[in-house]
Amino acid sequence: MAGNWKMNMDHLEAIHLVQGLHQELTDANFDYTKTEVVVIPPFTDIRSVQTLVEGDEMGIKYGAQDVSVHEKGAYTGEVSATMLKKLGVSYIVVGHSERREYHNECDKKVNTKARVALDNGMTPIICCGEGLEVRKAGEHVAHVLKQIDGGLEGFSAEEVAKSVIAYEPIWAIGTGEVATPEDAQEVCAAIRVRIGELYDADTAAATRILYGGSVKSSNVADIMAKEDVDGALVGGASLEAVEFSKIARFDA
Ligand SMILES: O=C[C@H](O)COP(=O)(O)O
Repeated sequence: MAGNWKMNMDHLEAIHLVQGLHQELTDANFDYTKTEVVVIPPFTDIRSVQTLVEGDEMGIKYGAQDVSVHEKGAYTGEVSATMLKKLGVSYIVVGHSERREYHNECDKKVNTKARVALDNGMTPIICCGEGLEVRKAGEHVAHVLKQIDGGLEGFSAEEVAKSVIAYEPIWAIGTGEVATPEDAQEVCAAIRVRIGELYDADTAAATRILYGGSVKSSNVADIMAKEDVDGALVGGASLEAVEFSKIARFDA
């Protein structure tokens, strides 16, 4: 269960939120061996989150929302994978629809960023998803599979099995409009089948596939009940400790 904070929460608010989340999960005797809980704050919060999580030996993991394709050097405004690794980051979101839309990130760039994450010992959360027009035209599965083919290009089976895929229909992001559990299952299953075709059945089974798009505590259980949905990438509802802890305890 990953909470993508997007451009919300300064570092002081981040400390408050992570402490609150930890408290809620501890009170509920949360089993981190069963469900991984990941917070994905803005870059400016990561050092504070690291200090807190490591200092209090919390079971919570944390990630970054983006990474540079460059190793180091004159790239003003960029943050490298080695910098993130040094901060104990476990996951890096790549190819979020907001990066694709506002920063013109194409499948090739998403693929390079996922490669950079893997090469530096972190797990990419590779996002894919269709807009409303594509969905209305009934081309959503083909659209997403093209993103998957491009995003995974050049990866070994072992690297794919280590990666996370997040299916996020753009029309359901931040809109309150949730894809039905059946919609989520249809595309997540198609992604798994494609990984099986590109690699093998074991790799397809091992790859974690998340659904994202207006996930809340009230709808998470139905979504998680679907066979090919292994978790959720949560935006707005991850900004509140009680709500996100309920989402993480979807089966409680
Ligand atoms: O990365 C998270 C997704 O974009 C979903 O955001 P949302 O839960 O606010 O719809």
